[in-house]
Parts: sequence; structure tokens; C-alpha cells
Amino acid sequence: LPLLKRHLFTMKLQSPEFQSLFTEGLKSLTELFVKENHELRIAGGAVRDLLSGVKPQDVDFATTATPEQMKGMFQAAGIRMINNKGEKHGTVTARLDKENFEITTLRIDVVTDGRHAEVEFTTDWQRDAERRDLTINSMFLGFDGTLYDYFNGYEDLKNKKVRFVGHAKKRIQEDYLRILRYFRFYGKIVDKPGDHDPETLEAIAANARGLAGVSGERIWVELKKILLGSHVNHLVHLIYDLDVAPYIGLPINASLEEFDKVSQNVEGFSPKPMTLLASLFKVQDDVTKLDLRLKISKEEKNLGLFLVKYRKDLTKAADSAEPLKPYQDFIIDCREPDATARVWELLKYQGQHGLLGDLQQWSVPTFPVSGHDIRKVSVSNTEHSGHPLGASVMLHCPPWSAQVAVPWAPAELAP
Ligand SMILES: Nc1ccn([C@@H]2O[C@H](COP(=O)(O)OP(=O)(O)OP(=O)(O)O)[C@@H](O)[C@H]2O)c(=O)n1
Ligand SMILES: [Mg+2]
Repeated sequence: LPLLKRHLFTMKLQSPEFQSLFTEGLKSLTELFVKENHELRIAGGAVRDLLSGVKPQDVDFATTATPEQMKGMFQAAGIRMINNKGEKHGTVTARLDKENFEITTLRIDVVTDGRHAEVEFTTDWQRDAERRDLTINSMFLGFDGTLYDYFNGYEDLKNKKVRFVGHAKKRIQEDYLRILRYFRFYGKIVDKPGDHDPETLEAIAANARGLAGVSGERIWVELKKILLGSHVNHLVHLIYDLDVAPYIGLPINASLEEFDKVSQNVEGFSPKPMTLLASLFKVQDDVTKLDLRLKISKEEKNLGLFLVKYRKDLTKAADSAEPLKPYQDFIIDCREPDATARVWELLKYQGQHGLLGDLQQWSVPTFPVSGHDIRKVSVSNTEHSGHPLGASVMLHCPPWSAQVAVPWAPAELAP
């Protein structure tokens, strides 16, 4: 028996975004499913996007056909299938007209441990909707434009409400990453922050610890999306208020005051996720700890280390006609290709919006001597009096310079 009262709302969607999905590949695919008498619909996030007037990035398909049935019919029709590692969970990927189609058999999650699910296949669309996280993500769309909406997802989308399907607690305990997905979709669809279902907040606070068992990579993907969305200040405060922070690699004793200042500074300037996060960190070690937990990229880590180190020390020249000069000198001394990008983020962090434009106009002057020439000078200089350029590199760049020998720096300055 279905766990929740059946409430099916249908309507017909006809929009340019929807029409644009009908490629040759999709037309052949839908024809095949009709011919074989299996139902096929668009599912989840793609339906949400289409109803919001957005062309979805990736489209997931759901079907009543089992993986075995799909494999049989694709083989018979001479359709290639690729990397079938999703098969255990019911996903088969078919390739038609140079396009991949990920098709998942309707399923019920029988056993869940908060990360993985053991599944049972079904032909009941509502049962599949029931195992999904949020009402806005629980809808299906037929190829004739019929919307199948069992949990008021369309109303919630229109009213900009992020709600779990059924009980928040149960949904979260099935997959703790859903805590972060809740925040992400809140940032994505809500107009004005502040309104939450109390049951949802309680469930998040009571289950935050479950995130400790979720892989760093998955968390980092979600966290970055939160940081790139709207209402970041509100959501990061929630992450701290509900005690989610320690389970996702964020420092317990974060400086939320600095974060408030920086989240205002960067507003409207498309900061990198790390630019915002850096404001939570008091010391460089906080970046290292985040990296250990989330396995961030080297570039992200270096940006974090750089911002924490220079946010106070590398600032605009006081009452100077050349306010950008300290930053320019830094970039020149640094001689690293991404130094400009890091300084760019630093200016956002500091709220130096005027200087952002100035930096954009400027480009690193080319050196009259090459690195090779300088190395020769340094090595042949028996006095090792310290080449000024070499010395400044050791002082300024990169932030982790203490552990890295700069090959062309004078020997006594190297660690
Ligand atoms: N922890 C999760 C992840 C996914 N889903 C379901 O699987 C669908 C597809 O998941 P995914 O592609 O990861 O997310 P989307 O909602 O599609 O978001 P995006 O636009 O970022 O792809 C979701 O819509 C939702 O129905 C879920 O219930 N619980
Ligand atoms: Mg998706």
C-alpha cells in the first residue's frame, strides 16, 4: 500500500524549453518505449527546472521497464548501451543519435543506511515519487506534457516552498546529504530568506551528525552550490545555528562577524566559493582541515591559504595616487600564472570594488630578463647578497612559501 495519501495533480506543460528537448534521439527513444508498452517519463530535477522555465542541464528518465527489459529491447533494436554500473540501482544508459539517455526503473528504497540504498523495482509512479527528497523534485512529466505531481510539488514551486516529501526526519535519515540539498534548493528558489518549516529545522539539527558519514566529495559539490546560490549569509548562519558545520569540515569557532562583513562585500560580484569560506577561517590550518575533510582542489586550497594570509596585510596603498600598486607589485613578484586571479578574489573579499575595474585594465608587464637569467645571477653570485626579486618572492609569494623552495631565489633565503 502507498505510504502516503494519493494526491495526483495533473496539468499539461507546453513550453519552449520542453519542446527543445525533443531531439531525434529522444523521439526514437520514446517511440521504442511506446512500441514495447513501457511507460517512460522525465523525472525529478528536470521537471522542476522545466516548470521554472529553465532548460535542464541533465535530464533523468524514469520507466516502468526493468533493467532486464530495457537491455533486451535496446539490444533487439541495435541501440548501444554504455557503462552499465548504475544497473544495480536500476539505471541503464542508452546512446541514440550521439546523445546519452539515463533511464532509471521506478524503485522503492528498501534499506537505506544514510548513504546507500538497497532497491526494489516497482511500476507504481507514486511509490517512486515517495522515495524522493523534496516535493519540488518528486514530479514526473510525460512526453505529451502531462505533469504527474503527487505531493503538491508544483504548488510548492510556485509558492517558493522547499518541503520534504512526507517527514523530513525520515527523508534525511535515508540520505544525510539531503540536509545540504535542502539548503541548496532553498537558495535556489526562495525569494526572501527566513521562513522555514520548524519540523524541517528540528530534523536537520537532530540529524546533522549523520553528515559525518557522507563522503567529502559529495559534500563539497553541494556546499559549493550553496555558496554559489542566493541567501548565502542566511544559509551559512543556519549551518552554524543547527550545528551542521563541524560535520562538513567547517571550523567550530568560525568568525561569523568576518563572514557577515565579507558576504556583504562580495554580494553581486560572483565570488568563488572559497572566497566566502575563507572569511570563516581564522588561521591557515582551518583551510588544511577543510581540505582533509572535503578533498578540495589544489587551486581552491591555494586560494583559501592565500586569502587567509593576505586579507589583512595586502591592502590598498594609503592616500596614494596608485591604490592598486601593492596588489600589482604582489602579482609581479609572485610570477605565478594564477596570482592575478587570487588577487581578484582578494579585492572582492575586501570590498575594493573600484580596484576590481582597475585590475581588469592592467596586465602584468613582461620582464626584460627571463627566470633563467635570474637563476644564473643568483647561483653565480658568490656573496649571496640577495637578489631583490628573489627576496621579495620569498617574502610575499606564495602563501605556502615556507615549505617551497623557489629555484631561482638566493640559497640562504631558501628553507
Ligand atoms: N539525495 C538525493 C538526491 C537525488 N534525489 C532525487 O533524484 C533526483 C535527481 O538527482 P540529482 O540529479 O542529483 O539532483 P537534481 O534535483 O536533478 O538537481 P540538479 O539540477 O543539480 O541536477 C532529484 O530531483 C530527486 O528526485 C533524492 O531524492 N535524494
Ligand atoms: Mg539532475
